[in-house]
Formats: sequence, structure tokens, C-alpha cells
Amino acid sequence: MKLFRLFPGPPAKTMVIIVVLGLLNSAMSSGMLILINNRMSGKALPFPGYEWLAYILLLVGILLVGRVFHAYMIKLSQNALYTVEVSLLQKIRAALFQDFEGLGEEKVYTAISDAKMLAQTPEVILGLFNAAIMVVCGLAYMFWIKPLGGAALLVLMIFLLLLYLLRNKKIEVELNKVRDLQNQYYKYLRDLLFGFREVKMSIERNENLYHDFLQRNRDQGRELSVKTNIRYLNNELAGSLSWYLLLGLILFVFPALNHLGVAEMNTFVVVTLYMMGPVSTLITFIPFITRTKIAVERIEELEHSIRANITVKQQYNDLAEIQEFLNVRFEDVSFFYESRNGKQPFGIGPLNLELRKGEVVFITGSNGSGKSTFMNMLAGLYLPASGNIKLNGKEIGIHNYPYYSDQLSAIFTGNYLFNENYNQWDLTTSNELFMDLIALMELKDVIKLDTIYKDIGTRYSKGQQKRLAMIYALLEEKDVILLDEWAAEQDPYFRARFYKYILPLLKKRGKTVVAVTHDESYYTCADRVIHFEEGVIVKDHYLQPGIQAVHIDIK
Ligand SMILES: Nc1ncnc2c1ncn2[C@@H]1O[C@H](COP(=O)(O)OP(=O)(O)OP(=O)(O)O)[C@@H](O)[C@H]1O
Repeated sequence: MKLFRLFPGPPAKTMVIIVVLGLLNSAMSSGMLILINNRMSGKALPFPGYEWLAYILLLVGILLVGRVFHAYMIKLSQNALYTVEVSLLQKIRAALFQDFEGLGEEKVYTAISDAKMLAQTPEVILGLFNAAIMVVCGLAYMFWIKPLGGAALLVLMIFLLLLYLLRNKKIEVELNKVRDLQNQYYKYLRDLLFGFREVKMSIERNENLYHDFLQRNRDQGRELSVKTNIRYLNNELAGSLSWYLLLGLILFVFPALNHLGVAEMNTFVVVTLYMMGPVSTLITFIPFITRTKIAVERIEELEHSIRANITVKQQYNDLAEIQEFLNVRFEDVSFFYESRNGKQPFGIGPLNLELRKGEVVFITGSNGSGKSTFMNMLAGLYLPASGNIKLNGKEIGIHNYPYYSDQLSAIFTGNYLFNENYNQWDLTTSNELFMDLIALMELKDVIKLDTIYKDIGTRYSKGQQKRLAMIYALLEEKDVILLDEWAAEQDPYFRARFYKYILPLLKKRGKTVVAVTHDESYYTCADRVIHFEEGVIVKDHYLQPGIQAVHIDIK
């Protein structure tokens, strides 16, 4: 069964424990049933005078086995949740960036909540097994007492059960509609919460979002929920009434047909009441199977849609040996995004270029020309569809991409600042490099050293966050730094400082800088300008120091 692949430990061992515990529990529950029934009907047991002791022993036994049963179940469920969650996180962290990008964060969140749902599986299977044994025992007991009565009861039970399930199936279809409405509701709610500032800026947008989407959705949700829940209630009531139908059969029909005596009638009633709980457990299992199937499929789909076969940390990788960056070469490299709606996807290449140690290279080009796509390739985040990338002459294959990326620092547009110091940098005044970088980025009066990782989003402005990102990138002390429109959020003063002071300083310190920029007036600050249009390099040239603005040929 696919499901067991997601759980820890050998399935056989788990099954044996479930079977043993289930049998023990059922044997004792059945013993209790027989004991109560015999006491009620005045039948003698093989140990006259000690029925009370048997009763106490059975009670203690049921309690103890139940305790072990449930403790085992809790452990099994938590282990299952842990295994599924950890394996998902492992796969996600090792996933190729381009696969992750295509996935979307909602799918990850859904898979994690699916994992939580799957964690209930051991509990449900255990309960189901137990319930099945109890129902079989109850029915067998009735067959043993009166075969015909038992058979009649079984047939009626199956009929009522099928009726219940049929009605429930219809309700489930409606419940799916409620769920769809709920998903849409979250989408609109997300727009309200994340776009709150924009919502406040337009009365029309505010009114329409509320009346035409949020409120209308909630109206439909309320209407459908009331209808569905009442249907559900009716079915549940019909389900409970079914038991009274069965009891009616035992209390009135069977005696009228002279089929059951009083003692047998009592036994039938007790057994029927005893089976009520286990039968409902069996019924709830059916929708659970459907939900589990969907959850397993969704998790598997996620696993298949990400190529998670790259081991992040390997025992040995030849790129890890590289001490100094010399050059990176693109040889006939191309890349294409996935095609959507049958449209021709955007692609770049074939690209042929070499970036050398100590160069300050600007990547320029109009919007959508492929600059960021190129930067993602250069960073080792997008794998080429064809061609080769070589670092210091060593070819980068799928197995050593993480080591290639690890040689570079990068600040992307919409750069993310982490909540924790995952690199475990020394962020105290005793770290000279750190203090030097704070001064370089002119953040002395802004950074509170003890709270640097707290409230990043609110404490620092966008421009300050970029400067902080630069500090972290330079703390990595890598030879190459990639910047995607880093200066876009900086004020004119700091922008000039970046191009005219910080970049030359980085070059002096031996860094190789590749920066995407639209700041035409600073193009002269580069050693080399590479211009993109429609995914290809249309101009790649070196500048002489001190020469005026670069002339760019636009196709
Ligand atoms: N994840 C993606 N999936 C599909 N297409 C994408 C994706 N990201 C970008 N594109 C497309 O690739 C093209 C190039 O995008 P890219 O971000 O590389 O341009 P850019 O030169 O950096 O533009 P800008 O100057 O606006 O930042 C665009 O047409 C864009 O629609």
C-alpha cells in the first residue's frame, strides 16, 4: 500500500502490533459482552460466584490494553507526522530552484497540512481494525444464538448502511463546493490583507472587493453550508434511527414471528447496542480513505514535480576544493521557461561569454530582456537547457550545482532577509569586518546590534534593508558578488557612493562584481558592459578607464 511508504518502520512489524493489540482488546470486550449478557439473562458461567472478579479483571485488562493501544497510537501518529514533514522539508531544501519556482508556496503549505492529515492514519487504521473485530464478534455471537435472526439483522444492517453511504456521497459533493468557496474566500482575504494599503487608496476597489467578492462569497458560503449541514444532520438522524429500526425488528418482529425468546431477545439487544460504536467507526473510515488517497496523491505529485535528487552536502565535491575564483565560462548556454497555455516560452541564449576575476561587469537591457534570467543562471539557480557552464575550467554538472552557487554571493531584486543568523556570523563589535561593513554602508546609527535580526521588515526602510543585505553578502567573503538592481532603492547620494566608491573598493579588495543596472549615468563605473535584448547578448564590451558614457546599440 502506497500509504505505508510514508510511514516509519517496517509495515510488517506495525501490522503485527496492531493485530495483537486489536485482538486482545476485542477478545476482552467480547468477554465483557458475554459476561454482562449472561448476568442479565441469569445464565451460569463456568466460575460461579466469581463473576464480579471476572468483571473487575476484564475492566482492568480493557483499561490497560486500551492505554497501551492509545500510547502506541500516539507514538505512531507523531512518528508518521515527523517522517512525512521531515522528508518533505528535506526534498524542498534540495529542490532545484526552477522546480521550486514553478511549484508555488501554496502547494508546499497544502502538502504540510496533508501530512498532518496522514498522521491520523495509524489511529484510524487501529480503530478500524478494532471495530471490525468487534462487529464480527457481535455478529458471530448473534449467529451462534439464532442463525436466521442474525442473518436477517445482517441483511438489514447492510441495506441501511448502503443507504446512509449513498446519501453521504451526495453530501460530499456539496461539501466540495463549500470547500471551493472557502478557497476563493482565502484568495480574496489575502488581497484584502496583503493589499490593504492599495485597498485604502481607492473607494471603488474597496467597495467592489468587499461587496462583489468577499461578502458575495460569504453569502453563498452561508447558504450552501446551511443546506449541506441540514442534509448532513438529516442523514445522521436517519443513521441513528436505523439503529432503532434494528432494535424494533428484534423487539417486535422477531418475537411476533416466534423466532426469539426473551433471553435471546435480550442478547440481541445488548449485542446491537454494543455494535453501535464500532459500526460508526467503520462508516467514518470510508470518507477517510478518499481524503487519504487525495493527500497521498498530492504529496506524491509535489515530490515528483521537484527534482530533489541533488544532495546539498556531499562527502566530496571537486568544486569544494576551489580556493580562488578565476573565471566562469558560458559555452552555448541556453535556458527556457516552461511553456504555459501552449505559448512559446521565453528563453535566453545561446550565450557565449567569459567573466574574469576582478572584473566589474554591468548587465544592461530593457525590461524583460532576460537580465534576471541570466543572473539566475549565473548564480547556478537555473540549469541550462543546453550548453555548459565552467568554473575555473571545471564543468558544472547537476551534481555539483550547490557547490557552484556556494562560491558566489548574490543579492536579488526583492531580496529576502532571514529572521535568524543561519550563517552564524559574529555580529558583535569585536568583528572588525562587520564593523567596517556597517561603516561602509553608513548604517552605524541605524543598526541596533542586539536586535539586528528582529523586526527587519518594519525597523529598516527598503533602502536600508538592501544595505543590510550587502553587509551579509560581504560577510560571506566570497570572491564573486552578483547584484540585481541593488541600487534601485538607494537615494541619489548613496547611489553615487555605491557606484563611485563602494564598487571600486570591492574591486580593490579583489572581488568580481556582476551587477544588473538601469542607471545609465553610471555605466562608466564598470569595466565591462554586457547588453541584453530578447534573451541574447547584443553588445559586450570593455570600457577604457576615464572614458565618457557608454554608447549602447539597441536593436
Ligand atoms: N518564472 C518565470 N516563468 C516564466 N516566464 C518568466 C519567469 N520569469 C520571467 N519570465 C519571463 O522572462 C522574460 C525575461 O524576464 P527577466 O526577469 O529575465 O527580465 P529582466 O531583463 O530582468 O527585466 P527587468 O528589467 O524588468 O527586471 C520576461 O518576458 C518574463 O515574462
